[in-house]
Amino acid sequence: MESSFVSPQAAPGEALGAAVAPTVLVVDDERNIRRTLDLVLRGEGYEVIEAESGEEALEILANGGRPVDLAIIDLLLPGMGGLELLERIRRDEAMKGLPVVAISGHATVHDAVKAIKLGAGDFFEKPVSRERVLVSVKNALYSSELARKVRDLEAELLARYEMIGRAPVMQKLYKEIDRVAPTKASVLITGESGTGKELVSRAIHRLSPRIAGPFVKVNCAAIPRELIESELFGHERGAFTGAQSRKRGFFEQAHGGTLFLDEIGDMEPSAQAKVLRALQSGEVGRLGSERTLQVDVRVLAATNKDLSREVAAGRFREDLFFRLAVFPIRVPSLRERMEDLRPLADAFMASFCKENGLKPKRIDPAVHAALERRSFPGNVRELKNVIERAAILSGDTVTIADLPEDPHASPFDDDTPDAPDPGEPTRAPPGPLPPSIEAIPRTDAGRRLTLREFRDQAERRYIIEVLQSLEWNISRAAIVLGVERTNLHKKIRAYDIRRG
Ligand SMILES: Nc1ncnc2c1ncn2[C@@H]1O[C@H](COP(=O)(O)OP(=O)(O)OP(=O)(O)O)[C@@H](O)[C@H]1O
Repeated sequence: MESSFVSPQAAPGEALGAAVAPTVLVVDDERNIRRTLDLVLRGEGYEVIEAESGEEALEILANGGRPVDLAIIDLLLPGMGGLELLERIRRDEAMKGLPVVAISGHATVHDAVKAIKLGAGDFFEKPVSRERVLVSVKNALYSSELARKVRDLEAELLARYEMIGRAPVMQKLYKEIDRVAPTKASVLITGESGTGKELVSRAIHRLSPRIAGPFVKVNCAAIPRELIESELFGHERGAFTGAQSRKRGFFEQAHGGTLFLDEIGDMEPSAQAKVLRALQSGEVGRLGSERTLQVDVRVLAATNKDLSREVAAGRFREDLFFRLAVFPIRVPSLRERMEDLRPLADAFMASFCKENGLKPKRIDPAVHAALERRSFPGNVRELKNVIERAAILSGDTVTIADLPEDPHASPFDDDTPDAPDPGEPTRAPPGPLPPSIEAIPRTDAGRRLTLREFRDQAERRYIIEVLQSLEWNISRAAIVLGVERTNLHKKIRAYDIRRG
């Protein structure tokens, strides 16, 4: 694998912008080879450390007296073999990023492939050629430096936005966040479910002058319609049946900070009117009180609905829409930034293992590739769930077997058409409909149910059953049903399910 992206004429460290000459650890039991490599590398300005065995190499690397920038490892070493040494290096948190070049006199193709799979940047056979060694070492150092830069950049983005992703659509998103955060403008954050809209709202708050103030999140879809106004604006004691004490509303709680209205597209029209008034006047009044309170609140709103369509359909107030959408931000779906899938998956795996006291697990590249073929309608949240499940099921390495089946794969994905079996005579279509057609369920109007209607009815019945058996504990029911709580609330409303 001879790549020419770094000129072998470049001085050591030149491609890296490094001030100090890189140090190469040469691990070979043959003295002659060590000498040759030492001469070639020193002649080009590298520092060289020699080790006769894998054990000695590990000692040098573990002691870290002199930091090593790259190791050249002979695969056929007495005692601990070169492949084992490579494996030990990759398993060790402190050494695993070390670039390695493998060499051998008599290694099999299988060994060479294994070395590359274990992350050796290159493999070549003895006797070693000067040019080959130099190009290989420079390329390996350059790739590892690039990988380090990418990691640094990712860490920088993560520290600033607490979001993972470097795709161009994410860069555009970060720019928009940077622009709008310092202002007091309302922001309407749109995007499919699970894309990170809440993370965007938190980043805007964190990067705004209101950082020391509160960040109050309201899930408009989860609050029962009869409570939304008292939740938003508060109430006085006795304002309505059940109002046993005075309560500050979310607007008041967010004074001096940011109010994040999540799922704004699900807000009731009467609450919409009151929110608009509060935004226009900067005043709120508790239910049951004549008094109004001045509040200094910056409003961010999010929805996965197409709000302009909701406006056109008369379900969302146009004036509120314009008030909220002073600065619209669209969060891209995962499908638009598949290049971010691997770093996202790796980060979710690392943080899940850490949080749960598990040993760090590696994701097999075949798993990354399989995930990249999926469509992820549930976006980053869905990916996170898949990874966390795999983290629980897998051994040290996550393999394809640890992935759940793709619930969104079409049964028609297999593009081999069902060819008729030539050996079998063509069958006549099935006979007349069975007499039990009358048993097929009908609507109240007597019409037979469409598939959609049937599905909705079955879904409604099942939700009621689960809710009843869990004594209406929504969180637990959501887990059993495998949906988000918000989504379950929406369905309860859409199906008009009430606790009987
Ligand atoms: N860019 C990202 N980097 C890291 N984690 C992310 C990213 N985007 C989303 N997530 C994670 O995915 C999950 C869903 O994100 P979030 O709740 O912000 O999405 P949302 O768009 O607000 O979803 P919904 O529309 O369902 O409310 C969270 O666990 C979040 O931490």
